[in-house]
Amino acid sequence: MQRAERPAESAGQGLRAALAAAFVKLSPQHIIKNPVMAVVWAGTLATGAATLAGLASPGFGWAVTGILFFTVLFGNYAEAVAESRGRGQAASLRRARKDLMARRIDAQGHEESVPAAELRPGDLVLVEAGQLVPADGEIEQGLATINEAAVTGESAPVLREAGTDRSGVIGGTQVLSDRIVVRVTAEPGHSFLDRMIALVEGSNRQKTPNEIALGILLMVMTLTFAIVVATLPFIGGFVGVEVNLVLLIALLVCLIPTTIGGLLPAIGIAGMNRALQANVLAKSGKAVEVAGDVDVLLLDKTGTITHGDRQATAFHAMPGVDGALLRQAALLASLADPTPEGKSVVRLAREKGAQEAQDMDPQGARFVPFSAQTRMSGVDLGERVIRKGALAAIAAHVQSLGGQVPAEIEARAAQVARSGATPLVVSDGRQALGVIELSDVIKHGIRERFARLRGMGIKTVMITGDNKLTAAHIAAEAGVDDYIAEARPEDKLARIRAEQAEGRLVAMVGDGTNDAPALAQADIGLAMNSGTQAAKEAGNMVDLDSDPTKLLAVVEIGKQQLITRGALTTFSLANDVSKYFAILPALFAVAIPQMAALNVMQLSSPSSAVLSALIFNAVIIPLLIPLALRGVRFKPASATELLRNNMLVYGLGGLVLPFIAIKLIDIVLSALFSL
Ligand SMILES: Nc1ncnc2c1ncn2[C@@H]1O[C@H](COP(=O)(O)OP(=O)(O)OP(=O)(O)O)[C@@H](O)[C@H]1O
Ligand SMILES: [K+]
Ligand SMILES: [Mg+2]
Repeated sequence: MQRAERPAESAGQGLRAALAAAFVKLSPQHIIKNPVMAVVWAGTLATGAATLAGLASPGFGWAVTGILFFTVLFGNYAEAVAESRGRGQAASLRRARKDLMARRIDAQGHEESVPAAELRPGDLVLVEAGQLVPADGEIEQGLATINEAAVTGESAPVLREAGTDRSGVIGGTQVLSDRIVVRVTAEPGHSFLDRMIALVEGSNRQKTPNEIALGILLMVMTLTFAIVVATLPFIGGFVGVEVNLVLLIALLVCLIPTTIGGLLPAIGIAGMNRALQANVLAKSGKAVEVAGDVDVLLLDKTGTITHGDRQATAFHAMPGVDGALLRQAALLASLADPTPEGKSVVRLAREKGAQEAQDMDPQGARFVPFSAQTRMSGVDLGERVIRKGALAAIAAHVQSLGGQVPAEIEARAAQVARSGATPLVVSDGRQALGVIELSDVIKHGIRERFARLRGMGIKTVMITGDNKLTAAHIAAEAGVDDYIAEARPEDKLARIRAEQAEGRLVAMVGDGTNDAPALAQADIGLAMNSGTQAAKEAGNMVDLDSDPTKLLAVVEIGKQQLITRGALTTFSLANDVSKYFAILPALFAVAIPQMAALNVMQLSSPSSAVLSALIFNAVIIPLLIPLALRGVRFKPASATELLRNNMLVYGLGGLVLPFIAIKLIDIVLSALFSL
């Protein structure tokens, strides 16, 4: 499948804009949101003032001031770069949101041309091949192929059809064939695209609980170090050493967690962007991150594990029942059934020679639509009651009319089900006539994906309205861990609640209106973009590609975000410890010669030591921006394993790297400036 590139700004343009944004973010209202950086910014101003007041030599004072300023700027820049990526995507989305004219149809069926901005939920609009869909909605009549590239970046046409779980259309997408009547579902200004734009621009980015907790921890650490450093002059007073203000601020900045403080916002934004690159629209960053901790995944069968295009492939008439009679009844029961199942029954019955009966009077016919509750559909022709549906449903129905489903039918239905197909039993009055075989195909590669989920410790549960035997067959073939059959929508909801009550985090993938309650209840509700509006509203993520196994990608992105934040935090804190040992001997070396014993790094001079540590402290932020944006490399593994590896790499690396880097910077500085 060809993925049409979403137009984005050129890289150079984006980086220049990010640099400008980094300066704008120096404003007090913005910087205060990042307490660690706010302290560095205040320190910058203080060292500047101290140098002006002659408290430090101008060369050293201004050098420290300059380095501190760049530290703040680099932190802002990291956030701005992450944001600018989203902005490029927002710009291309905005191009898709055009001022369109809509062909609105009134109650009398008259058509009038109105601006799309005037459309209200409930309005009916006509869209024909070549035209753009003027607003978000659901197809009320007809079916069409649609090009959604403007929204999804995916240029392959998709089929959308009234009365199915694939009836949703998005404003701004183009109808390629046929003609549809769409019922508008979105208020002007609150369309799918509007919300996407707001999200990627980060205007309503909410911090995730983990991010908030870490933010508080960093703030407390900063405060603690500030208090410790503030007491140093008094301690110095006791031992007769005067500690310089500029040096104190330099020490403070080295100690407080500036690296993670500067990169934290970028990590959060990057997670959202990565989700969007995977064509998943998360309603919040929290949703993405929670996905990293999912324990159980519920999926429905039809359309999720299988292609969902269940086709009638055979009629099995009961002994003593004429095959033509069965096909005739099946045809009548399906004529007004808009589901893919219903249509395929009509097609197969006609292929096999069934015709609408002469005695069929459309006036006297009352069609009974399929529902997931009743699990059957059919038609009442005067006194004649024809139904087709799940075996259990038809058995109950026939029994209520005083009949009995014969054992042969049960056996045949079981046989069909054991092969993985879905049996529909057809009844005319109190007599069961036979079985329709509906075949569906399991999606390619789904087994491997479930295996991968299992590798990450996630349990998969298939939950289907279909019968036990079919469910068991498909479950085994697809490789899910568990399944629930004959589930009604409320059963899906109950299962999610039960899992949650046991303290598990539950993800649900679905597309139908009857999945909506479950999607809303689940911690992660991933709705298919092709699905109904209700499903999309209820979930907290929408997959633009309508690929149920996309949850795998979402889980990986969430895990990666958690791991990246953890790794960079570890690295940052380990770094600060090392910087402390580099800079502390320098502070007291002159006054207390014994401190020289601590001067393991043998830096060329106290000022060079301080400047080297500060320079390292500043440049490590931009150096880590690519890692913060891309995320730490991630392989499916258990949480403890990942933790151990990261502690080793980022903890140990964070401890060792500063000693080497600061020593190198010191050598260069002393050579250049003979410090
Ligand atoms: N158009 C229809 N007319 C009559 N019966 C149907 C029709 N479509 C499905 N059924 C029967 O109702 C059952 C339940 O259908 P439902 O759509 O709720 O679940 P499902 O599609 O089988 O599974 P899933 O929940 O995984 O999508 C089906 O297994 C089938 O026996
Ligand atoms: K620091
Ligand atoms: Mg279904």
